Amino acid sequence: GKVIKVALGGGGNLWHACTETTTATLYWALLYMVQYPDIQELETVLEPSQVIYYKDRKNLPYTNAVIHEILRYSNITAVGTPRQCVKDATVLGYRIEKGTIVLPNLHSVVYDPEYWETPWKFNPNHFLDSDGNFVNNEAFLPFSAGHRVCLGEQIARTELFIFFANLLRAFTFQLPDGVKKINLGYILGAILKPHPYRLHAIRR
Ligand code: HEM
Repeated sequence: GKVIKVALGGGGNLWHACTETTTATLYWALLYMVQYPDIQELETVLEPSQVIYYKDRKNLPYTNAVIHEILRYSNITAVGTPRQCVKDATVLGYRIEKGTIVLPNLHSVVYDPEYWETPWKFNPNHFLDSDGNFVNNEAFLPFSAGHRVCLGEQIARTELFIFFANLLRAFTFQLPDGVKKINLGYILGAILKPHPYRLHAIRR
């Protein structure tokens, strides 16, 4: 009985870690595309009829940069999984007693003005050099880092790229008639989600 209970408990968390995160990121993604319509005209390297695969990110540096910026700017995992300190420790001069609960503050990293040119602005250039090549940034840590880094990072990256690139290749997104304002505020939970919204998907 005990083993099954533990497995189910873990499964519930796993289900959330694996589905809610990617879904919320895609919700943010489409919302930003409506907010910044110019960005919707991504690259035109691929034929509209061509299906986009994960390997195509190499040929689509701008699209790849936009997805990275969506992950950074939406900050869905503002706070990582809590840790408990197993022994007395000193970190950067701060004393942390055994038993202390420590929360990784990922928010502080993805908006750190020392690492990002315009931390509070949606700006895909954060991930592009002057020639338009994709460049990573060491403060890009939405999946956290270290021993408990997101186990699904590769799946999440693959899913996000394939879904986002194929959606943008097939459709343009607009606010429904009569809707003028976009609510970019978040709903605070285990992750930061956008408020429910509607939009029009128009076939390209
Ligand atoms: C946009 C998508 C995602 C983001 C931003 C994200 C982010 C994170 C973060 C910040 C953590 C905590 C790491 C830490 O505290 O150091 C985490 C843990 C985890 N994530 Fe994700 N995640 C995403 C998608 C996924 C997916 C798709 C899966 C499953 C296929 C997944 C599975 C997990 C698991 C199992 C853990 C716990 C790892 C551990 O504690 O050892 N995640 N994720």
